Amino acid sequence: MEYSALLVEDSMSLGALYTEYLRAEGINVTHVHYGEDALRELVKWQPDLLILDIKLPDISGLDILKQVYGKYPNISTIMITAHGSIDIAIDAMRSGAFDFLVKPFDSKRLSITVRNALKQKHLLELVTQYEKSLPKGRYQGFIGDSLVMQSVYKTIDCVAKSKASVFITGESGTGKEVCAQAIHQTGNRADKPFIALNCASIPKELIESEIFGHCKGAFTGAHSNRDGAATRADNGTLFLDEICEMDLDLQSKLLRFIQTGTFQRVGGTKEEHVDIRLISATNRKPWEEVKLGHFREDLFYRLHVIPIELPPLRARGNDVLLLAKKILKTYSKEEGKNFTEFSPAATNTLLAYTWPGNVRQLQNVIRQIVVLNEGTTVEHLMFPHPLIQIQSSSAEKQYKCDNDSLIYEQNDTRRESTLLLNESSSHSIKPLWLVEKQTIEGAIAMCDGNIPKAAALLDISPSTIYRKRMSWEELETQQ
Ligand SMILES: Nc1ncnc2c1ncn2[C@@H]1O[C@H](COP(=O)(O)OP(=O)(O)OP(=O)(O)O)[C@@H](O)[C@H]1O
Repeated sequence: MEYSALLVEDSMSLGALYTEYLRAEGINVTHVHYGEDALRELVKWQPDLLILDIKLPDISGLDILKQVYGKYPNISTIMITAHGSIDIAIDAMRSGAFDFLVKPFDSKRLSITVRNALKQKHLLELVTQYEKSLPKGRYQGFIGDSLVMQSVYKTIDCVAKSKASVFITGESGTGKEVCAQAIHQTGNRADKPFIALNCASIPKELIESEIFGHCKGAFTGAHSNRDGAATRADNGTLFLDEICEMDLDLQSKLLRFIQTGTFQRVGGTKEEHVDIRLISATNRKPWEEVKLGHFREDLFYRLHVIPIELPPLRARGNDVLLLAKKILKTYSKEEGKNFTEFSPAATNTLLAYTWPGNVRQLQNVIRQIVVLNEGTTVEHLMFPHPLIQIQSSSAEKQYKCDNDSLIYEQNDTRRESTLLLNESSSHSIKPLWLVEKQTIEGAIAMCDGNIPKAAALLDISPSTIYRKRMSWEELETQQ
């Protein structure tokens, strides 16, 4: 590939000499004597290299550099300086120059600098190309364009068409089910069923029948034959969430099923065969569970063929803002509210908080804000308890927090809302899990106890409701 250079050097003889050096490197050179000429050329075309004398008769090389760096970031600039102006050359590097050459220099010195500049340019182009080849802010139900999530999308693309078992790990609420669905949707089983089963939410004595089905009379209450998830997922995908919660007995049956593709229904004798793609997930550390003897090692290796680790929300940089905006828009519409944006202080809060409950917690927090407040802009003071303690820089410490209330210090414009919060804090600010529980139980009651229907309206899976009910019981016994 032939590279091009624009050489800006007012001395006729030096210009001719450098041109010769550069041509010997196979570079196509255009030589101009004035800064104005250089700027005119740059409007017409952009070279790979700009070789720029700092001292020019009309404009300073530094000023040209500043304009070029802002407008044409792909141009690599090398400054030429006289011996006494090395400090200026160092300034130039701070302003974006790649390197500088001190006059007088020979062809070897120029050659090393030029080759290094071209090598770096080539690498930057490769990185840009790679970044462009990655899917962007939205991908199969995921929102987020952080590099860590791009690499998750890339892995999903690679594994989707294969039948290899995928094992998804990640903290609660990081989107493991979204990931399993994305694999299913991207693969060639997309038009076949996707069946998800949460191993933690189903009582131990029922889970075998939930996976493999049962025959009439197999146990009390088995009034008729029933297909299990394995049969319903035939030709499609079976997603076993919270797999580490499965008891050891059933783990051996699952292992046999994975090895042979065959199973027997509970109470049955006939071998049945299905063709499924298996995806499992856990928010535990699976290898720790193996070491503790809670999870069979042979099953671990069968399931853990392709691991995908979902990063926690706090490790996804600005993804939290993309997600928050989308969620705010959706919930505002659902609740008939007018919220459209987050204030700068609220934005800082979103970025500063650690989100232990990840995307699900973000959804709950925004739901709470939208339901309890009015307006178009979400302010820092609208956040619930743990978040409001974050002293965001934009909020400029206008308030201080103790455990029970917010005490207002200055700022009249915030006084009203702060006082409102102050007044109501002991009455209406409740732990997030309790607010969530009331919302979910309320929805179930409105749906006459129909959990799948309530789950659909709440936009969560029924298994999430079962799992949450168990965790509430634990929390209530701790109270
Ligand atoms: N990157 C994302 N973009 C958009 N929505 C997301 C993303 N990640 C998660 N969600 C949403 O967050 C909620 C929780 O996601 P999901 O149930 O997949 O998490 P999980 O890791 O399986 O949680 P758990 O371990 O508690 O079962 C869902 O409503 C899901 O749609």
